[in-house]
Amino acid sequence: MVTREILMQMKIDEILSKYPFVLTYFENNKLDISGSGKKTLMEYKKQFEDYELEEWAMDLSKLDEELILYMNQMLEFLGEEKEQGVDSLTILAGQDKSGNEETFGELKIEKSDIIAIVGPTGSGKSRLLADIEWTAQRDTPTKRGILINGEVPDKKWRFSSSNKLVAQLSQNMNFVIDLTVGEFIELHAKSRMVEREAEVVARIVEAANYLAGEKFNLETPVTSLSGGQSRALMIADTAILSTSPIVLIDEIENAGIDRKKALKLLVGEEKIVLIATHDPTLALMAKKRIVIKNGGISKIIETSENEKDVLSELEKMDSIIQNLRADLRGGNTVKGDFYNA
Ligand SMILES: Nc1ncnc2c1ncn2[C@@H]1O[C@H](COP(=O)(O)OP(=O)(O)OP(=O)(O)O)[C@@H](O)[C@H]1O
Repeated sequence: MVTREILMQMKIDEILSKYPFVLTYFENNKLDISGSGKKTLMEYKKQFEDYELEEWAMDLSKLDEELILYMNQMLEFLGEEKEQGVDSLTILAGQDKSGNEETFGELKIEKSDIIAIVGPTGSGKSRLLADIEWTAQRDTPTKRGILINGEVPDKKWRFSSSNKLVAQLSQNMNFVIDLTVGEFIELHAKSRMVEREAEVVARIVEAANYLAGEKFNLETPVTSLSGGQSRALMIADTAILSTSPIVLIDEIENAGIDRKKALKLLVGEEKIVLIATHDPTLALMAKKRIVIKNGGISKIIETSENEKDVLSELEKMDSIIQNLRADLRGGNTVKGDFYNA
């Protein structure tokens, strides 16, 4: 919550950098703050002559109160009022489909960790992601509990639409709206009220192009993006614009996207990433993997040094396949010795 004491000590530049939406307040009230960045609100108010205020029919004595009210309403609207940051997510053991207790006790996952969830089809991988999304409190079929920063999380995480704990990236992302890529990201940026909107939009497109094989730009209609390009756009958007500290991914499809770069991008933004996958490369990219059997977490395996070596071999194979794909797409013929290239 913003108080008068805090606000009065801050210079206008500091206020704007911490609460960018305040700029709209000044603009809406026709208050010119250009060149006043180094002034406190008090100093800013003092610069106006009485006749100016009279001319504008403005009561500056109310400015502080109104601004504080506006800021607190905005913070609540943006869901940042009670934001405390998420440093860890803890999964407390529940039970499998037969009612047998899970034996792992608890699993603590920290910021910037990538955790894979592996197991046969229908074993309960998506269920685990759903438990996290719902911040389960022994109230789902698995009877698991979820803690945030070691504590039972505030119910706001379940119901807040503006400050979601979890961002979900699903396999099928098809756009049906008639917007360009630029307009689409701009809409999202506006709803997040980010500062320097154009810069953020450009950064997202750049990141998305870095992830996707085929390039696109701000003018490309979202409906004409390929599956890989759409996924790349959503991942870049989630990494850069979403405030959700936890990202849940139900498998990133192989085609059309550099998955290693995608995970790096998300983790670079200090998110906790959990990914349900059948893919060995993705599973080994994770720090740990949760093995699900009959609806229960049967093992938690830390990726070993030996497995990391296997991962670099796998990555070489993946890159051979990527190059082959690009060659074939580009109409080239394939050389026999590609494996040693
Ligand atoms: N511990 C559990 N107790 C009761 N039901 C469970 C449990 N775990 C999973 N289930 C249920 O089992 C079904 C299959 O689980 P889920 O869809 O999570 O499997 P999955 O591993 O994601 O499968 P796929 O690989 O095909 O996507 C779901 O209906 C889910 O709710």
